[in-house]
Amino acid sequence: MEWIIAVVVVVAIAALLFFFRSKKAPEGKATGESREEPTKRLERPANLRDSGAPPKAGPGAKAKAKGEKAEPAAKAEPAPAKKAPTPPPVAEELSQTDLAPADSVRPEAAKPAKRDVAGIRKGLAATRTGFIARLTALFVGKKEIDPAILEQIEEVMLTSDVGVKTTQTVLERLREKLNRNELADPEAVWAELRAEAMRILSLDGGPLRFPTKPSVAMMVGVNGVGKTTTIGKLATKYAGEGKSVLLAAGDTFRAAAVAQLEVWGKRVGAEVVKGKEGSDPGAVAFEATTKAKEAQIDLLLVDTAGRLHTKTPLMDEIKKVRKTIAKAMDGAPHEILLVLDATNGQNALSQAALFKEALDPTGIILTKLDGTAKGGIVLGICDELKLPVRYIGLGERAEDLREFYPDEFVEALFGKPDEEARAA
Ligand SMILES: Nc1nc2c(ncn2[C@@H]2O[C@H](COP(=O)(O)OP(=O)(O)OP(=O)(O)O)[C@@H](O)[C@H]2O)c(=O)[nH]1
Repeated sequence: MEWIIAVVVVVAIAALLFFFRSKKAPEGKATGESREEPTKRLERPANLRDSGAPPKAGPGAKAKAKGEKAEPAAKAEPAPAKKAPTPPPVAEELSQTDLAPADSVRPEAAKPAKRDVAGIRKGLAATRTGFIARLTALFVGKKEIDPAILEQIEEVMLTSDVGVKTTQTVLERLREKLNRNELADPEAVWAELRAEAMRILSLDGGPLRFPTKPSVAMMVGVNGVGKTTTIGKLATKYAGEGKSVLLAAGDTFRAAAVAQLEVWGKRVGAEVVKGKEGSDPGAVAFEATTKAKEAQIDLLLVDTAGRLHTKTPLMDEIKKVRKTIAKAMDGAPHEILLVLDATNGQNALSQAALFKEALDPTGIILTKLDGTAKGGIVLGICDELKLPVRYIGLGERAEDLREFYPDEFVEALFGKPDEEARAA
C-alpha cells in the first residue's frame, strides 16, 4: 500500500512539473520576441512612419534580401530619429554597392581615347595620292620582287621630300633583307617600309606636358610657317579642356601678328600680353611670364617673330626672348616648339637644322601637311634631326591641329582603308 502511495506522489509531482514547464513555454515567446524585435524596432522610428514606407520593407530589409549588411536598419534603431535621412545620391549609392572597386575601374578609364586614323588619312589625302600612291604603283601586278624595284623606291622617296640621308638608310636596310631573301613578295616589302617609317617616327614625343604652373611654351620658326595660327589652335584645344591660357604677342615686329593673336585670344577667352609695335619682344615675354606666374595660369603660349626688321639676327633675338623667360621663371620655357611648314620641303629640313643648333627645341609642329603631296618630309625631319613631331597641322581650323602619334600616322599613311574598316 505504501509503495502505491509513493508511486501516486511521484506521478503527481511529475504531472505538476510538466504543468509548470508547459505554462512557462508561452512565456518562452521571449525567444520568439528576440526574433521579432528588429521588426518592432523598425516600426518605431518616426522617420520611417512619417515617410509612409511600409515598416518591414525598409532599406535594411532590402539589403538583407540582397544578402548585404543591414546597416541602414540598424541605423534606424534609435527611437529619437530627428529627421528623415536624405537618401544618398544614386551614384554614391551605386558606388557603395554595385560598382566594382575603384582600382578595377581605373585602367579602363585611363585608356587613351580612340584614335582618329580616318580623320588623319583625310588630312593626308594629298600625300596619299602623291607619295603613297606612287609607291603603291611600283608593286601593282608583281608576284615576286625584282631587286631593281629598290631604285624605283629610291626615286619616289627622294622626290617626296624624304631626304637623301633617310632614303639611303631605308634602302640599305631593304637591300640587306632582300639579299637575305627575307622579302619574298610585295606585301613583305610594303610591311618593311611601314616598319621603317614606324622606327624613324618613334621618338619620345607626345602632346604638350604640363610640369608646373604655368607651363611655358614658346613657338619658333621662320615667317609664315603658321606659328601664330598654331598658338591659336593650341589655345583653343587647351582652353576647351578647361585649362587657363595666356598668350604673349612676342612678334612685336608685325602688327598683323598681334592682331591675329588678339582674335584668337578673344575667341577662346584668353588674355593677350602685348607691347608697342617694334618694342622689345623679350620685355613682352618677361611681363607675360610674370603675369602667368602670379595668376597661376596653366599654359602660357609665347609667339615669336619669324622675320625681323632690325639688324639683329633672328636667332639672337629669339635666344634673348628665351633668356628673359628664364629670368622671370626658373626652368621656363618648358617647351620650345619649332614650327615647320611641310610645303617648304627640303628648306624645312635645313631650317630645322639651324633652329636645332641655336635653340635645342623640344619638338616639332609640322603644319600644312594637308597642302603637300610630298609628306615624306616628316620622315626626313625625324630621322635626320632626331626631333619628335608633337603636332601636325592638317588645315586652317582649330580642330585641324592633331596630336602626333607614330602608329596612328603610319596607319593613316600606309594602311589600306578597307583593312582599317575590318579592324574597327
Ligand atoms: N592649310 C593650312 N594652312 C595653315 C596651317 N597652319 C597655318 N596655316 C596658314 O598659314 C598662314 C600663315 O600662318 P601664320 O600663323 O600667320 O604664320 P606665322 O608663322 O605666325 O607667320 P609670321 O608671323 O610672319 O612669322 C595662315 O594663312 C594660316 O591660316 C595648316 O596646318 N594648314
